[in-house]
Amino acid sequence: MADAGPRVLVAGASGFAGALAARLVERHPRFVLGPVTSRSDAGTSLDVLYPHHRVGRELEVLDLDRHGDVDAAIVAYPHGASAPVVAELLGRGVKVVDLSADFRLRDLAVYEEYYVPHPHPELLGDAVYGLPELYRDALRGTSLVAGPGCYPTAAILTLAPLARAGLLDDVVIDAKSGVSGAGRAATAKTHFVSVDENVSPYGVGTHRHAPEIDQELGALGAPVTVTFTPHLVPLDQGELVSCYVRVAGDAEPGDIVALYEQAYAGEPFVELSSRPPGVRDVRETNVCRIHVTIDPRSRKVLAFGAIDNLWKGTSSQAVQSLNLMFGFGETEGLA
Ligand SMILES: NC(=O)C1=CN([C@@H]2O[C@H](COP(=O)(O)OP(=O)(O)OC[C@H]3O[C@@H](n4cnc5c(N)ncnc54)[C@H](OP(=O)(O)O)[C@@H]3O)[C@@H](O)[C@H]2O)C=CC1
Ligand SMILES: CC(=O)N[C@@H](CCC(=O)OP(=O)(O)O)C(=O)O
Repeated sequence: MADAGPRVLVAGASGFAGALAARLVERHPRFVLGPVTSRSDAGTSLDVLYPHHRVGRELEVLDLDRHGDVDAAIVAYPHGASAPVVAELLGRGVKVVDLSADFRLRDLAVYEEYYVPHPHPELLGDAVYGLPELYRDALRGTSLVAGPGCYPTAAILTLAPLARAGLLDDVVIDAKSGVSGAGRAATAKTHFVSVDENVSPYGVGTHRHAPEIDQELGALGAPVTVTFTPHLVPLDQGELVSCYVRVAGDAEPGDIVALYEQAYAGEPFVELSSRPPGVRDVRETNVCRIHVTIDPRSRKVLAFGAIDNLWKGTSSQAVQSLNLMFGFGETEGLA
């Protein structure tokens, strides 16, 4: 916990992602937690909403004339609601990490096909995709970070070495997420009775994370169109992607493992595992744990990646980006 240092506003701190971001900033050795905001829970302490985070700070309604005098902001609003406040913060010289999808897709037409009319398309070109393992240098110099989606974080890290080597031919991503990925408000699909003792696919053929994954894997190598099917599983936190990839040529398991070892050597938050990971292996960490092998029968590459959707999938990854934006050690506050 720092006494002096860049002050960080957390907007949308009553939500799952914003509350965790507030906790991570509050415990950070360099940043100072600034205002934490919410509309419906204003006047309530974060400690009441999320006792396990142990952040005794009262939520306030965002008023940039009172709260805008900060060095940075993490904006944890839903897509569409985020862009206007991000634009205003940038105009005041505040560095922003936006957790929504508003600045992730570089192609406006793709954003508007999957989301809503974009409130600030002129800012799309300014944003850096907040996956430090791919964009470390660009993150150091930017004022606007687009926090990746949780499924894209896991899928892109799990497939990036193959994409960069030009090996992706046909890609199937079977993904599973805990329910916190859907945010704090329960719906008919996410309340206990629907989720408990159940596993169900959703967004089949239509999920908005598919074009985000295509965009980032395509930027590393040849254009790709992945088949992506998420499933909701009865967990609170945790996400696993199981990827089945037909690769060009005839690779051996040792070659593929060597490719991953080379790609992720020295990465503080990517662990390669000799066994398939489970979500508990990475619970409440900023780590993506990956296992890769070749199916001896089909000759497909099988690659598995596990993250905690609220941590590496959102809030701790946002702090990793903030560290880079301010020139701090990338692992500070996250070890
Ligand atoms: N949960 C996850 O695993 C991940 C989430 N994200 C993204 O992070 C963002 C936050 O997600 P999450 O915390 O799960 O969502 P929640 O629904 O839990 O929280 C949303 C927050 O935004 C506020 N909010 C809601 N609507 C508006 C609005 N129209 N204008 C301003 N504030 C609003 C809410 O408080 P109030 O309504 O009281 O103001 C609340 O603080 C989203 O964009 C989400 O897509 C990204 C990756 C993973
Ligand atoms: C379990 C669940 O519902 N997960 C969310 C993804 C969470 C995430 O990364 O959301 P954004 O792209 O909206 O930021 C979903 O599938 O819509």
